This record gives sequence, C-alpha cells and structure tokens, in this order.
Amino acid sequence: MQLEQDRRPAVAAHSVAAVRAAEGAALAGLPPGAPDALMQQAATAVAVTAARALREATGGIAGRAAVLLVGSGDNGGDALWAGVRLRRRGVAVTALLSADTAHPAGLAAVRVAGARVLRVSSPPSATDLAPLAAADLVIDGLVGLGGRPGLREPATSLVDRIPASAVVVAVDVPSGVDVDSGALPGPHVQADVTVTLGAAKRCLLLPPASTAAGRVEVFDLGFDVPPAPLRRLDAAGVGALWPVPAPGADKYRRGVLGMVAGSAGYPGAAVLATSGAVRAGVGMLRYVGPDDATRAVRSAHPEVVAGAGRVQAWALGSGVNPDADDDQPAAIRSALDSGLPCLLDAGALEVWAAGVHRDPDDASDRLLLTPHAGELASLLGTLGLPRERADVEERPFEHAHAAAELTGACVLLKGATTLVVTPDGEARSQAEAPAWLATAGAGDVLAGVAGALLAGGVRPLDAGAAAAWVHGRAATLASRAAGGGGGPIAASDVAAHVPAAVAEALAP
Ligand SMILES: NC(=O)C1=CN([C@@H]2O[C@H](COP(=O)(O)OP(=O)(O)OC[C@H]3O[C@@H](n4cnc5c(N)ncnc54)[C@H](OP(=O)(O)O)[C@@H]3O)[C@@H](O)[C@H]2O)[C@@H](O)CC1
Ligand SMILES: Nc1ncnc2c1ncn2[C@@H]1O[C@H](COP(=O)(O)OP(=O)(O)O)[C@@H](O)[C@H]1O
Ligand SMILES: [K+]
Repeated sequence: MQLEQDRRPAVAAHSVAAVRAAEGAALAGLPPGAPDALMQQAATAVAVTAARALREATGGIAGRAAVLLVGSGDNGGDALWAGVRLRRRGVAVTALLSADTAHPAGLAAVRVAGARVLRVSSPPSATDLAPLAAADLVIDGLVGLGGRPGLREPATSLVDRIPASAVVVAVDVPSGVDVDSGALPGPHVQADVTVTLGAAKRCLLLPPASTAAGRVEVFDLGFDVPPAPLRRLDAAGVGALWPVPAPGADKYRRGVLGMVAGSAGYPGAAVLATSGAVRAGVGMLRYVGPDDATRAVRSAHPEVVAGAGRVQAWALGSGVNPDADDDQPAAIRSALDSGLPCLLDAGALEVWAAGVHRDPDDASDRLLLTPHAGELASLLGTLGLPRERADVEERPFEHAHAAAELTGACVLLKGATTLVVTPDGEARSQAEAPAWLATAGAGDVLAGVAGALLAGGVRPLDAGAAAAWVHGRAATLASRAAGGGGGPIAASDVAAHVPAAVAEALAP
C-alpha cells in the first residue's frame, strides 16, 4: 500500500543506547506507575496514526480488519494497547502473538476490548496465518529497540505473509532492521508509516533500512535526548546555511569557483556541472577544460569565464578521464596543491587517491568527495580496503564513514538517499529526490551546486547536505513540471530548477 509521502522534515536520529539513556533518565524522575503512562501515550500515537492511515487507504475505519503482530517485549505492548483503542473505534482486531509471552496488561486489555487473540506456533499453521490474508491494516509490534537484527520464526513467516494490499504501521522501527547501523540482515517489515517513540532511531535515516520505514512520524514523549550526530536537513535548515548575498556584495566576495570538468569524451559533463554552479548562484565561475568542452560551456553559459585564475574553491573531476592524454589531471593536481576547499568528483577521485596529493591531515574541513557506490568501492580498494559495489550498498553509512576516516575528508555518497559523513561520524541523510533523478549527468549538476557552496564559504558537510537537498528538490520540481504526478527529467532540467529549489529553502 502506498501512502502519500511527506516533504521529509528535519529530524535527528539517535542510537539505541542514547534513547535507552534518555528513557532511563525520564523514568527515574517519574512516580510509580508512570512507565505505563508512557506506553499509553505511545499506544495512542500509534492508534491515531493507524486510524488515519486506514481511512486514507480504505476510506473508513469502523468495520475494517486489523492484525497486530505482537512480540514478547514492550514493542508488542504498544501494539496491544493500540489495538484496544482501535477496537473502541469499531475495528475488528486480531492479535497474533509471536512468542510464548506477551505484555500481560496489554494482552488482558485487548481481550477485554473484544479482540481475537491467537498464539502463533513455530512455524505457523495455515490457521495462524489466515487473519493476515484478510487484513486491511497490520500493526507491527514484533520488536523495537530491544530487537536483535535478523528475525526468528515465527516472526519471519508472519512478516512474509503481510499482504501487499494492507496498510502497514510499524511501532518504533520496522521489525527486522538493524536499528543502529541501518542494515537489513534478513526478512523485515516493509512499513507504510513508522511511528517512532520518544526520538527517531538511526535506522530511520540510514539506507537501506530507511527504505523499509515509509513515512516517519516522530512522537515526542518528553525525553531529553542529547544532540545526535546524524540528521536530515529540511528546507529551513538549508535556508539557514545558504550564502545569501549582502546588499553591498560583489561577485568576488560572494565567492569564485574554479572548475576542472569535462573531457573530449564527456564535454556534456562540463556543461552540466557548470549549469549546477551557475544556477546555484555562484559569484563567478572559472572553467578549465579542453577546447571543445570550453566552447560547449560558453555557448550554454556565456557568463562563465574560461581559464584558471583566482578562486575561493574548486570543483574537480566531473566527466574527467584520469587516463586521458589531456591537461585535466595536471589541472586537478594543481588545484589540489592550492590548499583551497576542493570538491572531488568522478575522475578527480582517482587522480587524488592514486597520487601524492593525499594527505589525511590536510583533508579535514577542506575536501568533499562525491562518489556513487561504485566509485566509493574503488576508492576504498585504492585505500587498501577492497570492497564490491554491493558491499557499499548493503552498508552505505559504514563504508562512507570508513572512507572519511581513512582520508580525513568529508564523503558524500550519492544514491536514492545521499549520505554526507565526516571522519568523526557527523552525518546528514538527504532523501528529497524522486527516482527520476537516477539519470545520466545528474551527479555532474550536484557537483556544481555543492562547489558553488564551497566557494561561498560553506563547510564541506553543510555544503554537501544543502546541495543534496536543493538537487533533490529541484528534481522534484522538474518532474512535476512535466505534469500529472510527475514525469521523467533530464539532468539539464534539474539544473534549470535549482533557483526555484533555493528560493523554497530561503522562503520565510
Ligand atoms: N524507549 C521508551 O521510552 C519507550 C519504549 N516503548 C516501547 O518499548 C520498546 C522496547 O521494548 P523492549 O525493551 O521490551 O524490547 P522489544 O523491542 O519489545 O523487543 C524485545 C523482545 O523481542 C525479542 N527479540 C529480540 N530480538 C528478536 C529477534 N531477532 N527475533 C524475534 N524476537 C526477538 C526478545 O525476546 P528474546 O529474544 O530475548 O527471547 C525480547 O523479549 C520500544 O521499541 C517501544 O516500542 C514505549 O512503550 C514507550 C516508551
Ligand atoms: N533512485 C534514486 N532516487 C533518487 N535519486 C537518485 C537515485 N539514484 C541516483 N540518484 C541521484 O542521482 C545522481 C546520480 O549521480 P551519478 O551516479 O554521479 O550519475 P552521473 O555520473 O551520470 O552524473 C546522484 O545525485 C544520486 O544521489
Ligand atoms: K516494530
């Protein structure tokens, strides 16, 4: 079941240990019996969200069929108490218990409320599984914070039999994910909505687990959680970072970007990367590249100045062939030697990783690497950590962080969710783009946008995250411009919509 997605609001995602500590501190300050009050609040949030999702999916609430998947811990308790509330609204509720024990008070209450309760055998019988086939709504309370990655039977069979037509609401996290790493070690719930309690968990921002969460709703339980290193920027967060020219600004003080991009084989990459930078509002852009690419760039963007000169930052490598017999690798090395902030994309990653120009002590706060998963795997191999693309895709955060630690640079890993990670584990996760953005040349536009921000004095972590937001939002706007619910886009359409995306971020 597909529900309408939100605009991905700002959220900070916390580790299990941080949430447990906050929970402990909150409980220590409460009178006896209050832990139950927290569960009652949590259950109300789950029930309200589930009822809304049920109405959105089926047009009504009373008379619909809900199945609660109930594990042995408090996550199951939340689901049972949510079931009690749904019974009061006329929903036919069946609780499937996946373990010998279930939250005792919740179980008693759901029985009194008139729910059917089945203890599922392992492996489950056809009778155990039958209620799932008829479910309009499934509430996943198998495991939450206390879940170890990799579900056991009979939970795995239950998850496997959730019908595609049912709306699925996960309590706290989709069961089966690795809550802290965001990995998907085996069968897991695929939720339409996740109601996360007290504070968002890391798996809700980290792919691939984040793709199992659906729409995320954070329900405040009054916990005092310390600031989290992993966050998602929203429009206001991007707007606060974006360099807006002061009334007395001039083009030089706004920031000049130097760009080494394109090659005889890929002159279009130079056009797209320069488009990204120009549309993101760079003060001035100096382009360095072979004659054909220079002509193409100038014909698309007469405002671009050809040739090297004084700049505040460099965007390097989009469309560059590191093995070509042209001047581009030498131009990249010379830019790296300048000591200025540099974005390293595509061919520049190879030039830098292979050369004497790699000095981890010099990289922090100066370098922004922008690989996709395949490029990150090759980079890690060059750094002595051989990896396949599939390894990176299974644990993207871990591998981006490893590259950041090994190089001292900030690493922006492109994908459906783009991660930006520093060596000390500070990270941003941006997922604003429609899948239409998976199109050739889109990464070149991103390099231009992020380069413009570096030239404007924005630090690599913020430049990467803000550029990813604007790039993703521009892709959405470009796709909507096609009409209907959104259509295909070309990378140049994304660049054309960058100003509108920036304007949205800056809107009060
Ligand atoms: N934080 C808060 O303040 C609040 C938290 N609240 C809620 O409490 C939840 C945390 O509850 P929790 O600590 O009882 O753990 P929970 O997630 O239910 O799982 C533990 C049980 O699962 C089992 N189990 C484990 N791994 C498994 C596997 N792979 N496959 C199968 N089974 C597995 C394990 O059994 P065992 O393996 O030990 O036999 C154990 O009994 C939290 O997510 C939120 O929903 C709210 O009520 C309000 C305030
Ligand atoms: N499934 C997807 N959904 C949304 N955005 C995506 C998806 N796949 C890729 N992207 C984005 O598209 C861009 C592709 O960049 P890249 O892989 O460098 O391609 P190219 O080299 O052709 O420019 C990146 O910004 C990436 O984050
Ligand atoms: K769950």
